[in-house]
Amino acid sequence: MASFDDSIADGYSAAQLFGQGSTYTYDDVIFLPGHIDFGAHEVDLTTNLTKKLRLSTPIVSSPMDTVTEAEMAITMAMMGGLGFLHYNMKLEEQVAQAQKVKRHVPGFVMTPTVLQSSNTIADFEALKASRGVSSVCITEDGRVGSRLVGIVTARDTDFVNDRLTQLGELMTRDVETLSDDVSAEKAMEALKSSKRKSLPVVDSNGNLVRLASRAVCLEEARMPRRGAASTGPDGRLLVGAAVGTRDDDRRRVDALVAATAVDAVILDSSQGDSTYQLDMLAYLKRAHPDLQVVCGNVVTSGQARRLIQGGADALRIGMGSGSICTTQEVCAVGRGQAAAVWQVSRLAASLGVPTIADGGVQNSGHIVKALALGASTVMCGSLFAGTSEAPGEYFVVDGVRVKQYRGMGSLEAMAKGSEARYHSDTQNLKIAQGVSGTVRDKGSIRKTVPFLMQAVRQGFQDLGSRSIPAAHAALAGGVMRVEARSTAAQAEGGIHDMHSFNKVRW
Ligand SMILES: NC(=O)C1=CN([C@@H]2O[C@H](COP(=O)(O)OP(=O)(O)OC[C@H]3O[C@@H](n4cnc5c(N)ncnc54)[C@H](O)[C@@H]3O)[C@@H](O)[C@H]2O)C=CC1
Ligand SMILES: O=c1[nH]c(=O)c2[nH+]cn([C@@H]3O[C@H](COP(=O)(O)O)[C@@H](O)[C@H]3O)c2[nH]1
Ligand SMILES: [K+]
Repeated sequence: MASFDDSIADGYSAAQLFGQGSTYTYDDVIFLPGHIDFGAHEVDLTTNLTKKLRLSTPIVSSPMDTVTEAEMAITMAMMGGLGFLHYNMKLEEQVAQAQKVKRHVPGFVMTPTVLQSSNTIADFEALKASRGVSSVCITEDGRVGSRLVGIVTARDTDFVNDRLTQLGELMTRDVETLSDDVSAEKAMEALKSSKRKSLPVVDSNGNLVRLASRAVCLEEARMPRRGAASTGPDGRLLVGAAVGTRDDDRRRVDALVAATAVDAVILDSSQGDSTYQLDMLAYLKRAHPDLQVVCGNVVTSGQARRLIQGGADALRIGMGSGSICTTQEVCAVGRGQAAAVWQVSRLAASLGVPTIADGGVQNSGHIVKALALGASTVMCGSLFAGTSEAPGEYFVVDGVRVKQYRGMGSLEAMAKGSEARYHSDTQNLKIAQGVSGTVRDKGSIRKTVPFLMQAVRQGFQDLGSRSIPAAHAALAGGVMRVEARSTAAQAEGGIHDMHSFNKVRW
């Protein structure tokens, strides 16, 4: 029997792989398995988004106008991740969106359907048809926040022939309510014992503040298990916002901070290593020392070092890797995302700064690779575009239900609001660095995120890493082994030689 030559190791360390002159992205790289001595359910995905912010789920949504507004940010935080609001909107709108996230109380309907006593049965029926509600709260001025005077359900209106009858004549005035310190659990118990479909929550002055709803509770109970919600010390959901590096953007952050509406800001740029960003960072650290500032984007250790020295609390990595990005094609600058994540995270880790792998994430395997290569979280645009929480309405193209998804550097997105960022000082020649199109209806992220995270846990189990820091240590110590995949190996790793198949992910 020939003796085994130990000097030929399995695979390579990351330093060996990435030090060879090629730039690699996620699909080029494959990890070799480690040893399993724990269950996938034991994998702990808790991580740092920034120096000070911790998340139970290592995934955040991108600040793009077809991805993250309040509804996405609320749901991301409830899943244990976080959403960054885009800034293709006026300062006041961005503050209002952030406040909406901050006011959200999980487990309740925050904007219940409301009418006034003077509205008619016809108004109620129009709302039933358009919003699918079965009851409405009646308040003094027809808005949430004013005094609750009654409630109307179909049972009150079914047998009344005159559709112009005012709701004030029919409504139930003696309404069973909950006080505004009620927890979601207590509200659920109250719904069970009262057998009602919903119970209004009122403040000490009797003003309507939100609604406890049986449908919301049942939906919560049906959704897959998820990480602990991302909340601050005051119990409110965590949220971030993107801003630019112009003078106006200083006022934008001042307003967001004055409204205590955000926990972190992203300085949103394709090339973060600029005096513009360093000046903005210096201003923010001076004016708002408690605010967490994410800088970027970067793909090299040199860019990263300058921003960390300037005080960055996290770095966002990726240039041209996004699904809608044309930066590498237009500007010839960028880097393969796996190489960028590894090199920037290596430098950032040595200085105690977490990193966000941004762009190019198409599946759970890419998330495992980004985290194992050194990132603390991943940022996704395409993966969350087309979900029910993404902004915009669904429409049908060639029989397929889709939503719009577009790059923030696409001509359309620039036309909407980001023009100021693209004007060169002397000319106004706009160059697109992104495209605009559609993506399929992907359902709710309340399902996608827990399933993705379960797949990531299984990936970590295969690697033999119980946590993100453990994977980082194994990579840095050369214990975690990697190889580049040839084109044939990539084809082999995908589905092949099938006549037909149905790819159901979960
Ligand atoms: N991650 C990626 O690969 C890419 C992302 N994008 C996204 O597109 C959007 C726009 O990105 P960018 O064009 O990089 O935005 P940007 O705002 O950083 O840059 C736009 C232009 O304004 C200039 N500029 C910025 N601050 C300035 C100041 N204070 N004074 C004078 N000039 C200033 C920049 O140098 C640049 O020429 C962002 O949402 C970004 O995330 C765009 C391209 C690539
Ligand atoms: O070159 C670009 N032109 C653009 O117009 C553009 N818009 C967004 N981004 C970046 O892409 C990321 C989202 O990428 P994914 O869809 O792959 O998740 C985002 O998080 C951004 O980093 C852009 N890059
Ligand atoms: K791209």
